[in-house]
Amino acid sequence: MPAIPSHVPEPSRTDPSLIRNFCIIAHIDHGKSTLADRMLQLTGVVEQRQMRAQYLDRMDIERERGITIKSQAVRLPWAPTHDKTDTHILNMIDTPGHVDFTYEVSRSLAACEGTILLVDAAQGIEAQTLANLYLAMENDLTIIPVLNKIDLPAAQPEKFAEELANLVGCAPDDVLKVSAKTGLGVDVLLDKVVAEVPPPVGVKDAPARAMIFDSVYDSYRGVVTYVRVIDGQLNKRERIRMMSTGATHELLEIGTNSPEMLSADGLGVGEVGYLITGVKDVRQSKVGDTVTSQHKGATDALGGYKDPRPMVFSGLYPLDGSDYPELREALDKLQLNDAALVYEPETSAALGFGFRVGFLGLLHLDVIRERLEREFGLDLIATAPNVVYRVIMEDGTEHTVTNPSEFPEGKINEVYEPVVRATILAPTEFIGSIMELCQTRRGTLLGMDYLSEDRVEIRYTLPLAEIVFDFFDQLKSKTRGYASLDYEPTGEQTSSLVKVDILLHGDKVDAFSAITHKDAAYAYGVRLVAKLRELIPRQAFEVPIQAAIGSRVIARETIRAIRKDVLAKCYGGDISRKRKLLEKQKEGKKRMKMVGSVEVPQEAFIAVLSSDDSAGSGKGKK
Ligand SMILES: Nc1nc2c(ncn2[C@@H]2O[C@H](COP(=O)(O)OP(=O)(O)OP(=O)(O)O)[C@@H](O)[C@H]2O)c(=O)[nH]1
Repeated sequence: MPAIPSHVPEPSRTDPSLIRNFCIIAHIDHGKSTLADRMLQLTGVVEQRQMRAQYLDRMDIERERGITIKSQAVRLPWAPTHDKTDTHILNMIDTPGHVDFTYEVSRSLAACEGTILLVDAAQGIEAQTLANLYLAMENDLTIIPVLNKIDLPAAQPEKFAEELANLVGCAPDDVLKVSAKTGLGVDVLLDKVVAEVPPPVGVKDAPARAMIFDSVYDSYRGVVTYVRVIDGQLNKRERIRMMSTGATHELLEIGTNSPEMLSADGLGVGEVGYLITGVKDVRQSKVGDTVTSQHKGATDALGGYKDPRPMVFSGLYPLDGSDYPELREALDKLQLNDAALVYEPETSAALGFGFRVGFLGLLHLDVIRERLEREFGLDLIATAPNVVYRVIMEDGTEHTVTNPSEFPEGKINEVYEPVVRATILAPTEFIGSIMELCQTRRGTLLGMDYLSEDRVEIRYTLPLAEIVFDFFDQLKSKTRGYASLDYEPTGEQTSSLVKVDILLHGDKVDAFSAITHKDAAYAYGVRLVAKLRELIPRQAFEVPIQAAIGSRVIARETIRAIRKDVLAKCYGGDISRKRKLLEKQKEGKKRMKMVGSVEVPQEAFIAVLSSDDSAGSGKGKK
């Protein structure tokens, strides 16, 4: 059981002046989870003995309950070391670390008054350090700069303290130096949180308003919603209303996490905790929404609520067509816990029945695909990810294209594609190769800043479609792994885009259609056609493989005819061996798909659609 000291004030009765709501932001692997663990330990909410086994324990519970309890929000009692009587309540709110989930990060930040900006003392500032810092600044948070891992021999605390100080605008001496691993300096850091993060301000007697900053599905309890109360109070058993949809629910349970759930009578101004209403679908309890009381509720919702918008689409098809109902069921299940996942049925002449699925970004795509394969045992073909295009025809009609094969034919006036603002951090020696890469990906240089003598920040506008494919891998290989990348969507631009179709024996293969820039169309066509020629076995007749824009063929290869005689090698008359070979051939045929009159092995689809040509790298933005 959590060791909650008896003098810790009861939830909902905590004086807001004793509350501090904060989060930790960091680049991946800079030590956020380790620091959080140390804080749990130091504040006594997790005992020393449990701590050692905690990582595994957590995994078990997570698996059992299908819920990530990796501390969406943890309530930590802390009496500053100089004043043991005044126990404060620190609410540590976890932020999803990835740009795909920027909107959710920004909601978590909006639930805090301050943030710890954690930087690895051996690595220095990275792209996500910056991205998260900017989000924190937009939310007007008090920023506490901290260098972690000072126990490492490779740490350069002086150098990076200066870099960090320049970035946030403080003196290098104000940068705290800690080791999350050994615990060194973590108590000083908690004191600093109490001293520097402002207490929450809200109107106690106003109608209740609480902001949802996270919402997870628990197979036992239904949706668990994490909120921060801004004004008023939410009480157990009252009816509450979700302000974006107007839906009302009974508040079955309300409480705090320390880190286990601890039910309470209610939550008051500035408090952070969880709600359970028995709903089964996270879309009924959306991140960013405002919760109020049904009776005498608030009329104005808190800061803008936004529906998540999918940025990247991919077709998901079961390898074995009979798995289609299972795929639908699996997607339904995943959607219970993922308000951003959208999908609709789709049919492909080449791949059969499947779904067109929309994702927030590449990482999201990778996570979902992996979960479908691992947790639901499905074998899938995923078509190359593509972005959403807006096509305006000469007659003024507009099409939204989420699947290249639906790109309209006819007279097109303009095509719009989404663009992102990318930030790349790297040692200065790589400036040349980074710029070269960005130029070939149709990038426009926005600016460049030196963070220190040997590190530079380069900003580009890039079409999203250009980073969906292997951009991050290229960047890493051109910078020997030293560059980090972050990006955010910034709108759209018109571009000269065309659809390239692939034809097998004169028949279009919809799964291979792609939208590319006019100048890249030829290269795409040549590459795909050559690859298919390697992958498709010879058939009984000659098979031309063509790449075409409209009716204009831009590349062609031919697979010569052959009659495959599997018995050719069996000179003797061993009939049973012959039979075996014929059966084997029949087996092989089952794994072929007929595309028009051509037999294409499954492997060809997989090889062309996944492997090196498609993104496949959720690592995308580390
Ligand atoms: N030597 C040393 N290693 C540390 C310290 N803090 C964290 N680490 C190690 O750094 C690695 C990354 O730490 P995490 O806490 O998982 O980092 P994170 O930022 O939470 O990473 P993600 O959850 O993957 O974003 C782990 O191997 C930690 O053991 C530290 O103070 N000193």
